[in-house]
Amino acid sequence: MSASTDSATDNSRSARTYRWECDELLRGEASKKYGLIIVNQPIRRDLLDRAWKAAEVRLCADGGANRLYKVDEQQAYLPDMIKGDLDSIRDDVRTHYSSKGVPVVEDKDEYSTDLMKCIAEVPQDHALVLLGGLSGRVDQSVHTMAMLHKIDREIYVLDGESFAWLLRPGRHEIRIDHHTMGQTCGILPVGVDSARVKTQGLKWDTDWETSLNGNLSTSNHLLPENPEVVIETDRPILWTVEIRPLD
Ligand SMILES: Nc1ncnc2c1ncn2[C@@H]1O[C@H](COP(=O)(O)OP(=O)(O)OP(=O)(O)O)[C@@H](O)[C@H]1O
Ligand SMILES: Cc1ncc(C[n+]2csc(CCO)c2C)c(N)n1
Repeated sequence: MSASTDSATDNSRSARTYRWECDELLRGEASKKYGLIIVNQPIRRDLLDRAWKAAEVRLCADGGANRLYKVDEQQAYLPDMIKGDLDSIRDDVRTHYSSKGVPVVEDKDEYSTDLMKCIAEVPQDHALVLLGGLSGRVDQSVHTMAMLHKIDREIYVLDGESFAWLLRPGRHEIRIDHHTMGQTCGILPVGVDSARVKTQGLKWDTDWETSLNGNLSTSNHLLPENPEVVIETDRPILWTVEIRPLD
């Protein structure tokens, strides 16, 4: 993502313009530094491979190490660190990674999650990529959503069939890669009462106030001829786009 203040759009609705080129993650490419955090959720092998390749720093949040160990049968991938309260990592997994020199860092703080403990380890100049975190346990999923709001960093979530990130107030120009992104997408006012949202480039473009008890754009579609979607919003919203099977 790159951000600029555009005087032409410098009004109360959209003071900043953001350009999102994070579709590169789905191709395993990186034009900037990414820090990958693998959480304790089922891992899609194709997504792991792409995200691992794009990332410069890779961590496992506690039981996330069990997931990596299981999916990486050749044991080709060594994370830079495993961190958490360590109540979920299996003994054999801990022994394996320790023997390969991976630091396994115990932090027993009961007021921060394993995800927070890992985020703190990723250098500030790295964008964050979470593998998992928005599905599974509802409390954990809402906690991940809270991290997107509270942490003033780029955070991308790859979870199952969804690629999701927060769009803060402003104008967002989102590059679309139709080879890796499926057609379905959503604009979700999660964590805000409502948001005024205008879109360009979707099958069902909106110019409305969206809220969970009012207008909501789920199961919207990208259009194959459009290489970009533009979204203007006055409040933070979750943008989510489907991920195709990646080969
Ligand atoms: N069921 C789940 N759904 C979504 N995210 C999960 C789930 N389980 C774990 N996570 C994510 O993986 C991280 C590591 O989880 P792990 O299971 O190892 O520990 P935990 O004790 O469940 O989590 P924590 O200690 O952070 O509360 C969590 O901090 C969370 O971000
Ligand atoms: C109000 C409140 N609710 C839950 C917890 C528990 N908790 C939150 S994060 C965490 C660490 C998990 O590894 C634990 C145990 C708390 N401390 N305060």
